[in-house]
Amino acid sequence: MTTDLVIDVRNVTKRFGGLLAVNDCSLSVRRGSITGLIGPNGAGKSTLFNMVAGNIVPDSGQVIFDGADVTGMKPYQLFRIGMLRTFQIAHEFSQMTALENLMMVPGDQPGEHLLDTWFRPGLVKSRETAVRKKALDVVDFLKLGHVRNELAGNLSGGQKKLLELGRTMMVDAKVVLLDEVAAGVNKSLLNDLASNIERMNRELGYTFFVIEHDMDLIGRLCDPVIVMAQGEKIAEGPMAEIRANPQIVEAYFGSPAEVVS
Ligand SMILES: Nc1ncnc2c1ncn2[C@@H]1O[C@H](COP(=O)(O)OP(=O)(O)OP(=O)(O)O)[C@@H](O)[C@H]1O
Repeated sequence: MTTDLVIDVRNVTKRFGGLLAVNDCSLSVRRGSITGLIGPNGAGKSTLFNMVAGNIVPDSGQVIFDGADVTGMKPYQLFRIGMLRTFQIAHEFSQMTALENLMMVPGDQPGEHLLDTWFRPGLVKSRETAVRKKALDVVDFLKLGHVRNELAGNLSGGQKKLLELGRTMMVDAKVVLLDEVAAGVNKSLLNDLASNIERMNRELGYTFFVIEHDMDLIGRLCDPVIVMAQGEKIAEGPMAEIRANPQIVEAYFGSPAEVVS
């Protein structure tokens, strides 16, 4: 079944002891969008994101992914059906090349089964060739061709982030969850990263769900932007609209300058 909504969060609630972190919250991510999630500290963004990504099970409510109820599914199960989360930590294999790092992603390749390498070498070879071709396409797309044979551990911080983005392109992602992309990234590198996210979205049709503190980045990339406060969704719309809403700015961001900066 295909649906216009890749992610549809329905009335989810999560308590930590007596604390209501997410309160009967509903929101959705439209296919083909870059949807941002913002809000003040403690608003419940991470908890909500973790419930979507399978890291936290909601106390009540449902997470619908591409039309199917995935509430309570584990992150590795969600990965297999096309929900990829990235950027929380860089997890490249430092002793493998950039290209090999990409080739590792698809998983469950015939060459990983000993019997296949003995009895079906042709299958192993053709699958490996296809994966290698895909990895080469990805490094080209991200303009990492010049470092493809470099050990990932030797790449710059920015190149590692691009490689991380590239990992999501090795499998058929229905949605990519981007977690604090901007954290620890300098401005020029962030620009590079943002351009690639935009190109993945516009040229290749990727859908992104982004949690981010950097308002400039959210403003550049995301439409719509969803605002959470005190465990609830309080607004949704283009960033220009959110920035122009004095109640949201005053009530949830402290001073207007913080958002308009
Ligand atoms: N594992 C936990 N145990 C207890 N309380 C938690 C836990 N995780 C989050 N909380 C609390 O739930 C509330 C929502 O936290 P959450 O991290 O989801 O907010 P956030 O919007 O992501 O904030 P920030 O922008 O600061 O990361 C906060 O009051 C937080 O202290």
